[in-house]
Amino acid sequence: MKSLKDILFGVSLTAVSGSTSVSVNKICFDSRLVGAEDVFIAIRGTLTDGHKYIEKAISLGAKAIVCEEMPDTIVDGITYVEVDSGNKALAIMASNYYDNPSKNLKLVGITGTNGKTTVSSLLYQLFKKAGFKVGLISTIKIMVDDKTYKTSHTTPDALTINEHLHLMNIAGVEYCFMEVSSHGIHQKRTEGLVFEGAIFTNLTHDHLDYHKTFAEYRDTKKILFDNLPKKAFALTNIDDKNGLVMLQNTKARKFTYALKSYADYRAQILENQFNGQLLKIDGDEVWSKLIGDFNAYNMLAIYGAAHLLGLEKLEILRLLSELENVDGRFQYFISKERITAIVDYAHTPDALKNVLDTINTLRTGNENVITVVGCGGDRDKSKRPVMGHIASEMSNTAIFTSDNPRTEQPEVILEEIEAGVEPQNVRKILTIENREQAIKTACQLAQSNDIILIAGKGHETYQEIKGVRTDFDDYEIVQKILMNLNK
Ligand SMILES: CC(=O)N[C@H]1[C@@H](OP(=O)(O)OP(=O)(O)OC[C@H]2O[C@@H](n3ccc(=O)[nH]c3=O)[C@H](O)[C@@H]2O)O[C@H](CO)[C@@H](O)[C@@H]1O[C@H](C)C(=O)N[C@@H](C)C(=O)N[C@H](CCC(=O)O)C(=O)O
Ligand SMILES: Nc1ncnc2c1ncn2[C@@H]1O[C@H](COP(=O)(O)OP(=O)(O)OP(=O)(O)O)[C@@H](O)[C@H]1O
Repeated sequence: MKSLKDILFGVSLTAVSGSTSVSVNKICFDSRLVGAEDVFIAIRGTLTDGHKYIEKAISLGAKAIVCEEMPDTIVDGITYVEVDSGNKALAIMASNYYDNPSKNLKLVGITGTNGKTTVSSLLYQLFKKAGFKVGLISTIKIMVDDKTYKTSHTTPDALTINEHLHLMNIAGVEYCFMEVSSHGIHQKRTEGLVFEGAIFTNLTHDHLDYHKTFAEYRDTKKILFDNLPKKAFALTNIDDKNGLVMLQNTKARKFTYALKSYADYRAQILENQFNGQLLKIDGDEVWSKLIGDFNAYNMLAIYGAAHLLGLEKLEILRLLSELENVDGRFQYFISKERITAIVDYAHTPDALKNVLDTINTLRTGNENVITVVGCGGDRDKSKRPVMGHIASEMSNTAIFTSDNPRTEQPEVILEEIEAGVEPQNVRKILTIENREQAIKTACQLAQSNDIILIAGKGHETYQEIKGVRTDFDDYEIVQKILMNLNK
């Protein structure tokens, strides 16, 4: 049990009814999970309003309620606390409840449209290899040093974040690398966390269903930098036109990285091959197993961050060359017929273009590129025709298929993707709704030396259709089909 007064420390209260000098069991923001003596926080969400469930929470045993508006009926013996923002209160209370765990380790936030998982996962790998106890909060998984936890978000809710940071404290973790999504910032999931540094990778088209305008999306990302403390570092990619915008109002120490512009950390790509690339970072050559210009940026961000966190430059370079690719990011398989299948999580126009650019620069002859791609349902619709355009323009054949249609009609999503195809590319496209069938067709069409790109789902091991998730793993499926192919 914890004192409600202590948990509320730092939360700005606009009204109180009842006593805050009570003890509560745990914090809950979903009435369905409330237990005896909990404090329930009512959050105004995108689908419903937590204020509707206050009575339900009390009937299940809640002893205290935190809300943005006092309910009409006040129940005797229950403490009600009114706050400006339920989301902000949740984050500060979660941090207090777990004894402010972000203060006991070095927390680095990574934000940007693409590259968050790659940069955070590789920083985790690098610091592990350097001998530290490390934590990771990413789209793929949460790691408390060597222990893996499942996750359903890029940036989880504030309770989940602080609970895992607390576990990291117990395990003696010194550094934690955490993806910070724009949804996470907007919903204040990271409010109250003490960051040692923040990294900005890039900003392109995504999530315009949620943020409405690109400026709003950019300004949301910028909040991570605006809120950094003075002693923290802010490291941004200034080849991206928003790299300097992120630094505009921060109090933190400012650092930049770039391949093209003048910056604190600079790199050059000397050689690019299928199995790796040779980079020159700060004057020294280093071999990276991860290929493509975008990974040169990722390696440079990792180099800069590791240096700012105190590692020696030469040690960082040695460790960079040992880093392994992240699951579902340019993960490839070469069949006995020498057909190459690449599974990549590219699910934004920019990421798709980058991966196809990389594949095209690696082509040595007249091998064909066959792209299998779709777009998720219930998410930013405006990127669908753009991705249709890129896939059909940059591949010899583009097969449009389902990604995770979620609750949308798959055929409607496919029509929206097709709408971006220019008349001269129409003959290059096929539409096959069933993803396994689409992958199979790509394998049947491919000849020796051809390259198949399966984009959009990367590491995911399920497909969500009409709200139901079934097992589905792009890499496993393409590998099986190619191994059983009789050409
Ligand atoms: C749009 C969005 O981000 N929604 C998130 C939000 O839920 P919401 O606002 O829809 O909540 P709601 O369903 O309206 O409910 C409002 C409140 O009432 C409560 N409630 C509801 C029903 C009930 O019976 N009782 C009850 O108390 C809910 O627990 C909630 O506190 O808050 C929830 C709790 O933190 C999140 O799980 C949920 O993420 C949904 C599932 C989601 O899909 N989010 C995605 C878009 C997301 O966050 N993605 C980003 C970025 C990924 C990327 O970069 O690609 C991420 O960080 O993962
Ligand atoms: N620095 C980068 N710039 C542009 N594209 C990148 C970069 N790094 C990775 N990508 C591409 O974007 C895809 C997604 O990469 P990654 O998972 O690291 O991004 P993310 O920001 O974590 O995305 P999400 O938040 O949706 O999980 C990769 O599979 C690759 O195609």
